[in-house]
Amino acid sequence: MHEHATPHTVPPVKTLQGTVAIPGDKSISHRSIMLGSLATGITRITNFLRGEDNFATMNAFRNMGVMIEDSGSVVTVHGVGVHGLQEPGDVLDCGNSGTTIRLMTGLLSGQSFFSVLTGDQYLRKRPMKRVTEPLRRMGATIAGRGNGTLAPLAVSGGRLSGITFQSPIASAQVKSALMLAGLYADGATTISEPTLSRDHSERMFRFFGADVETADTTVTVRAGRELHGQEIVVPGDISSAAFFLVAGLIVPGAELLIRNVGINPTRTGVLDILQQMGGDIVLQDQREVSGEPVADLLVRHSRLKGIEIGGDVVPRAIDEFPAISVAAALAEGTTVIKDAHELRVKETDRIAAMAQNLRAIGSGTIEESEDGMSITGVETLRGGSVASFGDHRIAMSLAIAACASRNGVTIDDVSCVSTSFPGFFELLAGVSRV
Ligand SMILES: O=C(O)C1=C[C@@H](OP(=O)(O)O)[C@@H](O)[C@H](O)C1
Ligand SMILES: C=C(OP(=O)(O)O)C(=O)O
Repeated sequence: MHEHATPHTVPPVKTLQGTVAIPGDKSISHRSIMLGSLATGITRITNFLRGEDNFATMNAFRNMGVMIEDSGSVVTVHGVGVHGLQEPGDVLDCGNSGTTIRLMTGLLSGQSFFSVLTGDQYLRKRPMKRVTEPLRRMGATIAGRGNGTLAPLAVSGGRLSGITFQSPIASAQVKSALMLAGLYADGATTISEPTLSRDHSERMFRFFGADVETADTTVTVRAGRELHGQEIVVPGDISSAAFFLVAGLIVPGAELLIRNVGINPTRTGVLDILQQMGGDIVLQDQREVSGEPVADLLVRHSRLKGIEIGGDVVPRAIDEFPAISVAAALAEGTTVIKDAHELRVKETDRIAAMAQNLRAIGSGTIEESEDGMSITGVETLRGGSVASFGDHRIAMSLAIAACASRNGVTIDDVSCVSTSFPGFFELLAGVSRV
């Protein structure tokens, strides 16, 4: 997707002060386009994340005949109903977005037409069997490289039957793909996961009027109900807030108020982890918006200590580990991360990428394991040159490490940042005191 690398140097800062408004949640923005398209009537979305991943989802639905207007501040989806999508005339390009391709594979499995999904060089390396295998069990016909384990994927939709699926991994993308297929299946589609992954699909299915039942880590969807267009206000993305949380903790004298952050309990692992490390983070003005809890987060520079991280908190913080590893690199003692094998199959191998980059900027000892890493903290990071590996979360994590470094950090390519956080560098510069 990004043919030209954009290198960028982030200088050290004296401190960080001020207020940051976080852009909309990526997961919720994807789902609002999807369910808005499948509803009857109009869905109006405010604070939609204007990231490339979400535009990939928007374009896919436009290519299936859905009229979607974008005024810049409000996205208006003219829903076509559960059975109203049309065959796309071309390949659907999901760009860098795992959420788009996996959820769409589920949705397209239930359509009575042919479609092909692909993405950029990173997405075409990510595992797809986790969705294609259970969808085939529901009756879907899916072809693809490596017998349907890698994109491009070709889906010949058709009649589906509900299944009971025990997912071996806690993955909201797997769960949501099957939930969307369940809207077209005969009988009930039930998905259980080892621990609860983000539940935005469950909440939004319910919000639009779908037949969905939840109990612990199990969700059941049944077809047959009409979905109704809604007004959606997307909360700020806690995964984006995480960079400012860690920056606020590691930069001496820092104090940041991060406004309008979604604090859905299936997403707040990063708060639990950083607070356990000794981080001073206070939740203010807790409220509910479009069925999702929201708060403002006040973060102040703190002395951090190393901790052990594993188990149920891992899926609740899965995208925040690159940022958490920066906090660990500046904490007293050793932080051990385990049960996080999923980090190896994101936009890049996030364990290997952070280990290499933290070493390159002068961290303490780092040891990789199959499902995590251990990081021994240092007083200050030196800085230096690092590689983003085309992964937005790696690029932004190193940008905040730079703020607390002696010499600054040069990142080889930051074009990937616009997949999830357009305006990140401007927001960071806005609160930086140099
Ligand atoms: O469903 C979603 O919106 C997402 C689920 C997670 O992926 P997995 O389901 O692969 O854990 C997460 O990493 C991704 O950024 C967004
Ligand atoms: C893993 C991520 O997203 P996706 O799987 O949608 O590409 C992410 O945003 O960190």
